[in-house]
Amino acid sequence: MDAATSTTLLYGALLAAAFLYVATLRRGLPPGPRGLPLLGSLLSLDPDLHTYFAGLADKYGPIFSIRLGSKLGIVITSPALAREVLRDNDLIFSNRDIPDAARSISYGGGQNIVWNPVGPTWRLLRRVCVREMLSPAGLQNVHGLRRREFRATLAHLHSMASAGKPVDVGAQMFLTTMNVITGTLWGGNIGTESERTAVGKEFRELVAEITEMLGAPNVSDFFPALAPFDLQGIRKKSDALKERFDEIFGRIIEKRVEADQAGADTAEDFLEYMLKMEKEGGDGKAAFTMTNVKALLMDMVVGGTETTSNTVEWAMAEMLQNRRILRKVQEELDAVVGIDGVVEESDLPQLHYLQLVVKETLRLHPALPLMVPHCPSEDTTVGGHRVPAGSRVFVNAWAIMRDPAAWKDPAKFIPERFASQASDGDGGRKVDFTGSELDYVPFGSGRRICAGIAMAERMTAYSVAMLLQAFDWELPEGAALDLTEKFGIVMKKATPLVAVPTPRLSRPELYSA
Ligand code: HEM
Repeated sequence: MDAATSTTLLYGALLAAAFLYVATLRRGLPPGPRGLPLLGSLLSLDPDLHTYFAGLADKYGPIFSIRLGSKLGIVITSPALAREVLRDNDLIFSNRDIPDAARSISYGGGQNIVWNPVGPTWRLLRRVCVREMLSPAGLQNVHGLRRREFRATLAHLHSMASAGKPVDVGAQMFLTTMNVITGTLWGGNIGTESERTAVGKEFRELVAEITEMLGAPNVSDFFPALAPFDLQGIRKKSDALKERFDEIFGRIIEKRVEADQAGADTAEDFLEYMLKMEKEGGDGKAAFTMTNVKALLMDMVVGGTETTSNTVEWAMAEMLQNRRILRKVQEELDAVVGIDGVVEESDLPQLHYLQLVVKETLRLHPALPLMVPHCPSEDTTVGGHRVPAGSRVFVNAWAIMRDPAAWKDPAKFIPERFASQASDGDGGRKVDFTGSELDYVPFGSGRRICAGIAMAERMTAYSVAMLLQAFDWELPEGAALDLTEKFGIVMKKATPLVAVPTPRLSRPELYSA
């Protein structure tokens, strides 16, 4: 055999081995686009991942695989398979594959709730938050704070209305939510009202930058070997954002520690509880450090603000598009509260139709359309297909909640579909936020379900109630309503909702903070 023939044979054998290797790796995987060698489907990736994945699910089925660089993605788009992942194999799928952009802001990954693998630390952190701050009882303790913040928003909106000025609804509700969350976290510790507002504004920019960064495609995630080179500069940006947060948190904590040491009569808020816990060092199974304190503050601020305020913005946008629904909410408010007083949080249980509007908003516009991706800790079978350990599993909540097999007229905004005597839509579907019905999962399901449901539920309903009881809303002259979505780990409206309020309460004094 001459040299040329043996070289050709050698290359042929190597190529065959490579094909065999790839075929072995793919064996048993869910179907999916083949993609290019090395790059996989990266070049055809659409920035609106939720609709792009929904399109691929139409082609390949309710479970498909997609290679993105060296990462394997598995996408779930049916309630039955979501149940297999989030309930039947809950423990295996309860881990996270931390994106490079999240490492810094989660203080290294193992320090907060969202990006922590399941284990003693995650359990302790979740318990601390859910029991002390986010439980119905914990929330009840600070209802006065929410009332104060909502009254301040009401007064501000009234001043905008009196001046005939349009309001950026999402921005305004972000500030309200932020003030409520930070107030719940560390009370009035940061000083004057204007200092509070300044911190709120700064946080809004930071949170928007973080959620945008987490939703953006990152070469470091597709090719982890390249992560140290940070080719898009995302890690650098993430480090800088974390520094800015860290500086604010550090300042607030330092002030509190000093006040505690001076024997001042400090508030019994969540920060105080965490500092006590930090002194004790944990629960015996996991440590609780000052880094955990800051990482939890970050979780609450990043996880709780945009999610809630975007939901309020979507609800208002849908109702401005469907005036009949808006009027029905106002009629209910008028019947329960009237216009001679201001709606209170305690009125919410009687505002049944409003609750349906919130449910329908979360069905059509889930704040986290692909949830937070899950990551199996071992090889598992889902829907008869192999799902390898370490793959990134996306549950497409957005597509599941618009599945025509589960929902009648799925793209239409019909709150009545959830009413007990409904004739429209789904004729009285009963759903709640616990994730027990896998075709309604705005907060996820299983072990990793959202930690802040009780707060989210109250805040969205209270916000919509206040906006509609106290004001009528119109689009500015000549403006058109645009309901286009913009994908991100937290989904936004592509164009902010800007609308002009007109007071509808009986007396101007009712708007005073
Ligand atoms: C309308 C508002 C909200 C929606 C739609 C929402 C939705 C979600 C979803 C879908 C997840 C991921 C579930 C999964 O990975 O399976 C999640 C996780 C989480 N949410 Fe929310 N959320 C909202 C508000 C809040 C609020 C107000 C807080 C706290 C102040 C919060 C704190 C968290 C935390 C800490 C996690 C991580 C849980 C874990 O990994 O164990 N969320 N949320």
